[in-house]
Amino acid sequence: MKGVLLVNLGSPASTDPKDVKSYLGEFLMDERVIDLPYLLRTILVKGIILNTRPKQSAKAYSKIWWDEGSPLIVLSEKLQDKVNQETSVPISLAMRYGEPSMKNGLQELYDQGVTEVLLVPLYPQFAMATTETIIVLAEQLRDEFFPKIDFTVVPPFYNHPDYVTVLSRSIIEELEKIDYDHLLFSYHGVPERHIRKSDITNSHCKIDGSCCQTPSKAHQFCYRHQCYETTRLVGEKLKLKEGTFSTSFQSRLGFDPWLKPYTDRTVEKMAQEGIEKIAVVTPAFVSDCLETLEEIAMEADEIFKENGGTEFTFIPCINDREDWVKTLSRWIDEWALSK
Ligand SMILES: C=CC1=C(C)c2cc3[nH]c(cc4nc(cc5[nH]c(cc1n2)c(C)c5CCC(=O)O)C(CCC(=O)O)=C4C)c(C)c3C=C
Ligand SMILES: [Fe+2]
Repeated sequence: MKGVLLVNLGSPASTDPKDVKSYLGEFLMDERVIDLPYLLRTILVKGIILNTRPKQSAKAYSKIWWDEGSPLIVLSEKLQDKVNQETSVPISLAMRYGEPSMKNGLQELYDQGVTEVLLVPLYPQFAMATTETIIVLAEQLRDEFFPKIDFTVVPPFYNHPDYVTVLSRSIIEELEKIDYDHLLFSYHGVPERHIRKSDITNSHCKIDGSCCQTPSKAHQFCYRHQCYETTRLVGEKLKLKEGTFSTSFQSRLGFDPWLKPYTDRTVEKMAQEGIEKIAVVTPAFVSDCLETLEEIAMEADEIFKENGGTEFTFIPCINDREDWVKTLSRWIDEWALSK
């Protein structure tokens, strides 16, 4: 029997700094997120980051937390419920870190007789800190606990016409309500090193911009290329004028170089250069979360206005939009009917 495991990133159990600390501990000790040798990673995460960051992050989470819980989890549950109503295949939801865990999600499916699982990482673009770590954990869990389960993985859908259509619609619906000068596509950042590590050719990636435009099999695993492609395809679909939209990367952590341009500096510069009205969309995220509701809708808005900008519009993620639910359900049904 076939079943589906939707997997998102995860959130702390509550905004209590203790829960935030335990969530960040699991998340940041993942070798595909902070990719340092174990000893160094332990010193950095447990010796430094976990002593200061949980308090600061807990404050940020408190600003966006809903009565029902973490926006990311609540929105993922809504998506799961709606997809469940559209398809007859059993659908479980799991988080890569925290609860509901991937092990429980697989157990839930297995208890219903499922042995063929469609694994759906809820990330449009591939990154070793997101898609890859989900696949690796799924395989570890299979080897250890569910030897009868076979996986099919939904590939990154950054350029899938159905996804581009849904994302474009979600953007145009907001743009039609406002007057704006510039549309910024802000993606979660990753350290540049991650991009080089994922280069399967070991020679293509230059992080200088030009490589992402030159066709290469490296692009199958290149987060930067895939982000720029999503922007380009939406720009094409919405017939956006050259110069009225651009791409940036947010949420950097630590001192090593992350993908540039950085969103906070971009927003600041745009305001200083006289751009008065901007709209920001965050296509690395399927569900709204701390990084969209706090870092963009609150912090970036503040930076923009402090530097002379007048209107800042945050465009919500595709969340549980009906056309996204229908698209995901169709992908699932097509897989369920195959073979
Ligand atoms: C080295 C650190 C990090 C990498 C690499 C990274 C990549 C990455 N993350 C997401 C999606 C999300 N990240 C979120 C929160 C978050 N991310 C990091 C660090 C890295 N992310 C931290 C420390 C945090 C916690 C919050 C904080 O303290 O600032 C979230 C939000 C979760 C929520 O509960 O709302 C998401 C979603 C992607 C897509 C990505 C690589 C492409
Ligand atoms: Fe992150």
